[in-house]
Amino acid sequence: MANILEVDNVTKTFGGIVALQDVSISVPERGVVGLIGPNGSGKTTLFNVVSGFYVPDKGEVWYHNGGNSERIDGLNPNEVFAKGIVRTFQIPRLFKSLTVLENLLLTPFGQKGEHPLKAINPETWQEEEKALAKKAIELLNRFGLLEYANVRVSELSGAHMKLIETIRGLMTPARVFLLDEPAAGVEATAAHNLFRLVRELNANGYTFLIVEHRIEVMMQYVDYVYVLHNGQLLAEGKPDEVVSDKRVIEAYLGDANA
Ligand SMILES: Nc1ncnc2c1ncn2[C@@H]1O[C@H](COP(=O)(O)OP(=O)(O)OP(=O)(O)O)[C@@H](O)[C@H]1O
Repeated sequence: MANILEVDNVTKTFGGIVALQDVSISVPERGVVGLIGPNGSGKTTLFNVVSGFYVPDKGEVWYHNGGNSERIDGLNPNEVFAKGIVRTFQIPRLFKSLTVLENLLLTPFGQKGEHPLKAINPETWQEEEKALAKKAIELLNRFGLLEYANVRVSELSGAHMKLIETIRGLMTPARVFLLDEPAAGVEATAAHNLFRLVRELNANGYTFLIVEHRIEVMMQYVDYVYVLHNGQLLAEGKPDEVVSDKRVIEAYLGDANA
């Protein structure tokens, strides 16, 4: 399968800290790719580079969408999002005073109701709003969170906020999802449900790049894994190859002993 996303030799520094050094990774179209590494290894920085939150010091990011290849490093986050690449955050960025359903309905871009001329005709946006509400209800149901639809986000547990953050990403019309630790703090059954849904969406044509510390869960669902360590690519391969790679084990042990 051709690559939909390519990170080529990206370097990103913060003052004296080299967060990423000459990192290259590829995500195949309709792939489910994992990105792991000990704390501080550069995973979030890489997500920030791909999603337009950081401009790399060196290197390029390419998005091959259908027959169209374009360089996306240097675009701002809204521009990257508009191209169909969405990222979720390690710490959920939800509107805490709004309900779960309100948060989900606010997410997708380009809704007809947002356009002043189209908003004049309520029928157009009411129909769209109904379709979005249906999608939100379906997703909440899938995660067993339907009972929270009308609960304010500020009243949710951290684990539920985490799941709502992921569902919010899935509400968008994006084709490529960058999920930052979607299973952090989420109990095992819900974490497996989440990854099963990822595989189901993937079977319907969606691509995923996922950062996750819950390696034991994620490894059962990804096709390929990249391992970062101290800002550099340490290893890559199929999940079973990567988990038995001595360098990877040592990097994690080093982190645990730190
Ligand atoms: N905005 C920033 N300013 C200064 N240093 C930063 C910034 N963002 C990241 N860093 C540094 O870059 C390195 C990589 O951090 P990054 O957050 O990308 O790692 P990570 O693998 O996502 O870690 P974790 O698993 O703990 O989330 C770390 O040393 C971190 O302190």
